[in-house]
Amino acid sequence: LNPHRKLPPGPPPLPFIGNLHELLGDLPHITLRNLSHKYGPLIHLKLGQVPTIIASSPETAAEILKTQDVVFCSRPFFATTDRFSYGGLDIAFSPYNDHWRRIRRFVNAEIFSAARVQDFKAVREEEVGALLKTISMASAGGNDFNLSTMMLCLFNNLIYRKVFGKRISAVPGDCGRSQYHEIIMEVVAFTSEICVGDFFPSLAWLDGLTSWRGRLEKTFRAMDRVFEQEIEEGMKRRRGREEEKSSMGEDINADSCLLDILLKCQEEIDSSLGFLLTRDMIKAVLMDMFLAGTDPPAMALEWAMAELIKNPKYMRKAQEEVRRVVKDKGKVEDSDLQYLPYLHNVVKETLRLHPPGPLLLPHECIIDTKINGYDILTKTRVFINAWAIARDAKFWSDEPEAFRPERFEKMGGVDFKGHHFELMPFGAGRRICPGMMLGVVAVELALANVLNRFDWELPCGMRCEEMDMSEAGFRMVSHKKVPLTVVAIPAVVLT
Ligand code: HEM
Repeated sequence: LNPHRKLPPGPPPLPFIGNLHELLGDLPHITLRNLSHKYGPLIHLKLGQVPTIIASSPETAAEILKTQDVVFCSRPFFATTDRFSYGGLDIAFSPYNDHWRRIRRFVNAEIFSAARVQDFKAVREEEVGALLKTISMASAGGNDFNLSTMMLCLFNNLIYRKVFGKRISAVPGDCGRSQYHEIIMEVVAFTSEICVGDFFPSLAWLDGLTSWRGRLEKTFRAMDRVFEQEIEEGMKRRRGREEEKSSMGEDINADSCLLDILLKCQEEIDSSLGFLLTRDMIKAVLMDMFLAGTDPPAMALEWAMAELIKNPKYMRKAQEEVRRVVKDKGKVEDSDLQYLPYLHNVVKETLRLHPPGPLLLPHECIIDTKINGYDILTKTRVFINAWAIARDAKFWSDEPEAFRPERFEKMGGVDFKGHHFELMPFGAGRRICPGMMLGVVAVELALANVLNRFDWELPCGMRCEEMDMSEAGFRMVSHKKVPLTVVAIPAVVLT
């Protein structure tokens, strides 16, 4: 090691554990924000044996995600995400390499493009309709119910349809749970688990001595079995359609789900990918859709509703806007969203205060480099504290901790698309979330519809000031500690 290297500032490490003890207690993004107040916008920690930097200002984030994006756009190795990504064959946890570049280009075009998001319109509207029906049934007789679970079910159904072309909930038109919800949620929860080897690579063998590896394998296998079953069915379906096509001249890709598109690339050497997909690559991409595509938008919707219920003034304003646009149509459609600027600001403000990934996903530095004169070594882990940056009074001067959608009316188009480093709930640069548009449209559509159709109250005369808005303990995606239990009253929609 070069004795002249100059690392970013940070608290002094203890022998062996380094700075791991600093992260005990509060949520990591809160602890790291507090450390940045003391040591500055770029700090260095030794977490176990692993050098780690944390960026907590728009300027340092821009240096990492824009100026030196190519240097910092890899992902570190974690045992759990390595298993769930079939050894890094996916998009989200793959290191930066040729495989990632090709597959990311492919999914950008085939799954996440504006045209594909538009194609998904009918499914989105149908599933939001199922959510409304489920809420109506649950609230009959003035009962309270757990809205958080229903929102998660909505996104599980949406992603299941996007991926496999069918619903996951057993009952048609219902947004209730099925056995797969439990498996998906177990997998999602497992990605937040850490093991000894993640911080002490030389001691990774210790993980084999605990029950952890067995639990990981069991959870992975359960999801893998679902994929195997769906792939077999998908292949049968394709064969059936091929036969139909040859007899009727039908386009076999019409209304393809993601699985169909991937299976086509498994079979044809001249697929748009430019290489053949293996079965593990297919399963890794499917896994990403569930890991990245269900929890974050569901959490965004949950926090948006929680903030609006807590702030009745903004709830009324959003409802008035939606009801004015929808009039007596009864439901909000995709095409109405462009006329709902206040609702859009509600979603932006929610993502500012409650980014589902407060520290984004971890990045990794691929060559030695410098930031602000400090040395950053190859394989340093990198976290961007998007949560802290979006609450920093230096930029968000007007009550940064308060929920105020109006603030965006005076902010000259600051948005979350990866150009404004003060607000980046989807990240920025090469690794920016490819599902941003798909997620935001679904969140806005669901939110607009539940605001239009129902008025909302808290159960048992609870006052909005009494709502618990705290976050659950450490998870990759920020959850509300107390699920949102509410009463929905069918609204008399004024025309
Ligand atoms: C409100 C909704 C969502 C939020 C807030 C969100 C947020 C994020 C964030 C913070 C990242 C990491 C960016 C980084 O590392 O710098 C990410 C990555 C990713 N997201 Fe999303 N996401 C959302 C919805 C979705 C949806 C609906 C999908 C897919 C159906 C999706 C798929 C992905 C994938 C595949 C990646 C990995 C990208 C890569 O590493 O190249 N996301 N997302």
